[in-house]
Amino acid sequence: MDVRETDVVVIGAGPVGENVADRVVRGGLRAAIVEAELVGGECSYWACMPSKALLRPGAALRAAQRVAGVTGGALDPEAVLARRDRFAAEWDDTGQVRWLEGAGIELVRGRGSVTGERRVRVAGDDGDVELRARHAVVIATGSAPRVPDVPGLRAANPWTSREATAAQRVPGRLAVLGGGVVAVEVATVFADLGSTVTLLSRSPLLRSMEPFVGEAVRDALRERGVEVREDASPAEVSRGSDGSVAIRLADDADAVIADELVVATGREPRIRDIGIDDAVGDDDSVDVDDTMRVRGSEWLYVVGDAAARAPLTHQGKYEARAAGDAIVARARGERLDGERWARHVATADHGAVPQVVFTDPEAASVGLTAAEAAQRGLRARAVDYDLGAVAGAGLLADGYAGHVRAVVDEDRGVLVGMTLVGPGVGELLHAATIAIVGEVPLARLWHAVPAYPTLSEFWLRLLEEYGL
Ligand SMILES: Cc1cc2nc3c(=O)[nH]c(=O)nc-3n(C[C@H](O)[C@H](O)[C@H](O)COP(=O)(O)OP(=O)(O)OC[C@H]3O[C@@H](n4cnc5c(N)ncnc54)[C@H](O)[C@@H]3O)c2cc1C
Ligand SMILES: NC(=O)c1ccc[n+]([C@@H]2O[C@H](COP(=O)([O-])OP(=O)(O)OC[C@H]3O[C@@H](n4cnc5c(N)ncnc54)[C@H](O)[C@@H]3O)[C@@H](O)[C@H]2O)c1
Repeated sequence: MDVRETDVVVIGAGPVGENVADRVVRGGLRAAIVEAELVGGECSYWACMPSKALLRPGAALRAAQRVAGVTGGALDPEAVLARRDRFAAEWDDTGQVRWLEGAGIELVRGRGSVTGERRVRVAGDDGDVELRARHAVVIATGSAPRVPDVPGLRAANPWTSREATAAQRVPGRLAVLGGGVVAVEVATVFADLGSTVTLLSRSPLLRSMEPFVGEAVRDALRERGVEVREDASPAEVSRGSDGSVAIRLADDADAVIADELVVATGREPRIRDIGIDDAVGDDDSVDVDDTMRVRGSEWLYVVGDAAARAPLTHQGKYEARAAGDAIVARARGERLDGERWARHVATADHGAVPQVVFTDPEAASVGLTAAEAAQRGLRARAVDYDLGAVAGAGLLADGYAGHVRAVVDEDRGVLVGMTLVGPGVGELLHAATIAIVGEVPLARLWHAVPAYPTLSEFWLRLLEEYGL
């Protein structure tokens, strides 16, 4: 067997694995990265990029149509799918491989698994390779869709987010199972492209955010003709001889009939069957410290979706930078800067995670909801404001509807959370992230004067509402 030695072996060349490898190479170490499918991972080909490419045309059209004086406009589904194909690089990773080469990272194609201390076996098309890491092995294997155990569901061959984001045709009738981020984004895309969409959720939509978010997204989907059920538990699924799918719900005699069914019921980390079972707990998670190193290990790190701390591309890449820098520091025998907010730790995972849901209206949140702040025992106060009341909102869209909630830690006089819903709010989020991470006192935020007439004037109104 081919045996190769390097400094760091990364399993998984998604956005997170790529970033760890890049960081350690920049730090002067050598790195090999192992990839079983396409370099670039889920995000590039079946998640962030294609889904956002599919969502943008509908959002752009509606943004224009919300301004009096603009007339006409329609989506061309074929052209929308073709644009998406370009954003998914036609599912060809040549560009990403070139990037790896430019960054000085060795690519080893095949399925990797840990076979011993600092050892990885790669099963590739041309035989097995053993990679020996002088310093660290990093697991960046991402996550896979979770398909619930509903009778008949797997046999009905449902779509997951992969088939939905890579779809080459628009189903006439689409059912979507789930009420989280994937479900609402997929429902938005296919409603825009002309499908008759039924969204089957067992609970209110987007439940991890403030309650007003799910309500606004649900109402907007309904306005656009999506049937949204928030009490739907599928009892049985079957695919008929005509190709249609029947979803029988508990407590409902009538089945939902669709041409395709998308299962969007969450994801699970890919941490099984890769030789690290000893590090995986009963709850199917790994216990890592803030440098992303597995507790009790000197050399094993888990990052990104595989670590399941904050399963988002930007947050995984942030973990990757912390882990990469920590690996380099440890390799050089340097003292690690492990204080909260220091360079080698992914502190933001615990209370400053930003997320944008690209529905229409968009939803954006960072930090804690009011309920989470209360659960953490903070003396927190929620401050609400109607985004539509800001002068800039009316200029952006006639009848602009949106809402913002800030969560203030009263003992420290700082922001610990912000949630917005409304057209275009995604681009407003980073100011809130900076305020939270910077722990900027509200009394100082008062002096950050928002330009008139922009939507950002909500900052001033929120502070006034708070009592400043
Ligand atoms: C539909 C959808 C839309 C999304 N949209 C967004 C968004 O807009 N913004 C956002 O921040 N996040 C979004 N996410 C989440 C985002 O896709 C993930 O957080 C991100 O891809 C995680 O990156 P990763 O590198 O950890 O894992 P992945 O991107 O999953 O990459 C892991 C890589 O490891 C490889 N691999 C796995 N096992 C092995 C093995 N044993 N050997 C070799 N290689 C292996 C895989 O083939 C893959 O290439 C979305 C997710 C979905 C499903
Ligand atoms: N814009 C973005 O940032 C973006 C977009 C898409 C996905 N993502 C990420 O991808 C990941 C996966 O998203 P997701 O929407 O699949 O997961 P999720 O955890 O956000 O939502 C899962 C949904 O499925 C429901 N569900 C779970 N088990 C079920 C069952 N047995 N029967 C019926 N319903 C069930 C849950 O109640 C929930 O509504 C998340 O981490 C998400 O943040 C992010």
